[in-house]
Amino acid sequence: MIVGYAVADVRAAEDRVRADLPEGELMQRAARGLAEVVAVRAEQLGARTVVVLAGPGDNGGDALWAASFLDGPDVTAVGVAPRLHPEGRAAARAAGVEVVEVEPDAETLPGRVLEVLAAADLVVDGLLGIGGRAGLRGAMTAVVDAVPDTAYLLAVDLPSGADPAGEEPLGRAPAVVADETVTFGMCKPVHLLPGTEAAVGRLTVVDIGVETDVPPVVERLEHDDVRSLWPVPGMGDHKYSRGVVGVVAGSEAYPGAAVLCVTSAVESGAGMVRYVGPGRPTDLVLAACPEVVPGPGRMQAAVVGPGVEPHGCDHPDCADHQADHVRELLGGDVPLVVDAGALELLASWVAAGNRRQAPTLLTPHAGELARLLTAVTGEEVTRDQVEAAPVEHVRRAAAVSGCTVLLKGSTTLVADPDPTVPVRSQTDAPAWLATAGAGDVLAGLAGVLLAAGLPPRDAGSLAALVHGVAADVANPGGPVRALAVARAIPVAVARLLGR
Ligand SMILES: NC(=O)C1=CN([C@@H]2O[C@H](COP(=O)(O)OP(=O)(O)OC[C@H]3O[C@@H](n4cnc5c(N)ncnc54)[C@H](O)[C@@H]3O)[C@@H](O)[C@H]2O)[C@@H](O)CC1
Repeated sequence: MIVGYAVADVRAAEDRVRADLPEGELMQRAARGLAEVVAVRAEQLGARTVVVLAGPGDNGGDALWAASFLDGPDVTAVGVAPRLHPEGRAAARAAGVEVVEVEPDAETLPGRVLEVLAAADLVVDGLLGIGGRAGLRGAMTAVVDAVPDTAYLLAVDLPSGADPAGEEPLGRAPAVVADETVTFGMCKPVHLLPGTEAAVGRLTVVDIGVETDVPPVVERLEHDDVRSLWPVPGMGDHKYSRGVVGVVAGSEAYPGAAVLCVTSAVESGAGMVRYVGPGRPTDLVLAACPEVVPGPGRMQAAVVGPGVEPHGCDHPDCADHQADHVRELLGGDVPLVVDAGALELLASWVAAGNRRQAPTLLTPHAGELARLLTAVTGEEVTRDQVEAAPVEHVRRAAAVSGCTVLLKGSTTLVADPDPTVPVRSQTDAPAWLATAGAGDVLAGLAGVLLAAGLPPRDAGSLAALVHGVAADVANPGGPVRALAVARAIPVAVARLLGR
């Protein structure tokens, strides 16, 4: 698991360690670790010229000290600050590194700066670190703009101009987009949250002996975590002990959602899948998955909502009561995955003052999350607002609904109603997975994990990881349809379990 700590907690942890170390030792550790990574990359890339960009704070100090440790490539430093880190600058100069200084509000860059940047094979961005506000200004922007596209851009601690807290999304103001980021001791939210992580590139963590016992604010499951979380059956297990999943999905108008959700649940290894729905989807479900038992019965968890029309199906042949089945389950004590059409039913139910006591995972996309928040709080929330601040909104939805909320997107976020519990942020899916029906498959997968007894936060984040890997297994590097993702789940799980 990768974890990210709040910037204030990182600073407190660094301060505690620094107090017991000789002056400057912690920065030396960071700079030596940074210089080692730069040297390895320079060698791998055949980079002969390295330019180090240094800003006014300790991030610039790290970069200047690292410049002093580099031997091999031809190194130049460009400082953009009223005053550079004094010891760092002195060390770089003493090591023979040319340090060119630029006034932060200079309107044009000195010719020498343009010249060295134009020739750079590798650029180390030490303009701003965790003390930086989002967005580059003045000469910093000009310097970053002058970095050639061909240069490998390696950021120190975080890409300059990105919000260290990961809240302010990229794109509103200039920021470095790095090929790689070398961070120290602990990851920060900027490295893991959807607003900023696109600028981080490859993430390398250098150990500088800083640790903390405070809980992180963000977590990310890695492939290695699957072995400890996935419900692998034992010799004594039978279909009921493994978990029975009910699926209330599909309608006469949208039967395909039922097929996708049920196929996913069957492929994910449910002990048994019960399907509840009207005639046509039932026939299609049974034709696709003869393992399915039609009709209601005892279940350890249920998936409700894919292809369900919250106000009833207006298809002429429809005599289904899917919305009534959903309402009944909302009021009961079976753990639920609430998706698609059932989200609207849940929102009205919550707005009427009800709260679920059993584990519940809501799986909206940004538009559904906006409608859920609007319905539950009475304040208009738009899809654009959710997309601009996804962490804030997913947390709010969890708080007001009392349910765990999984916000679907290129980064999947999973928030617990308790605000002290770290948000999970998963980026396992190829962009090809943005296709109709993928959400139905995710819901089926999460339902199986909930039925096996996983808490909703684990069920949601593990389902997101496996869903992404299954898409890749189905067709590495190319287009993928939702049904192929569902069918690839068994192989994806086996690979992740290392079997
Ligand atoms: N705290 C520690 O013990 C350690 C810190 N380290 C490094 O120190 C960094 C943090 O250092 P600082 O706290 O000095 O912070 P920064 O190096 O991020 O710089 C903060 C300075 O930049 C200015 N600034 C902020 N936003 C700006 C913007 N958008 N445009 C222009 N100027 C801006 C501020 O006025 C301030 O002077 C870390 O990211 C890391 O690289 C490492 O040396 C490891 C140890």
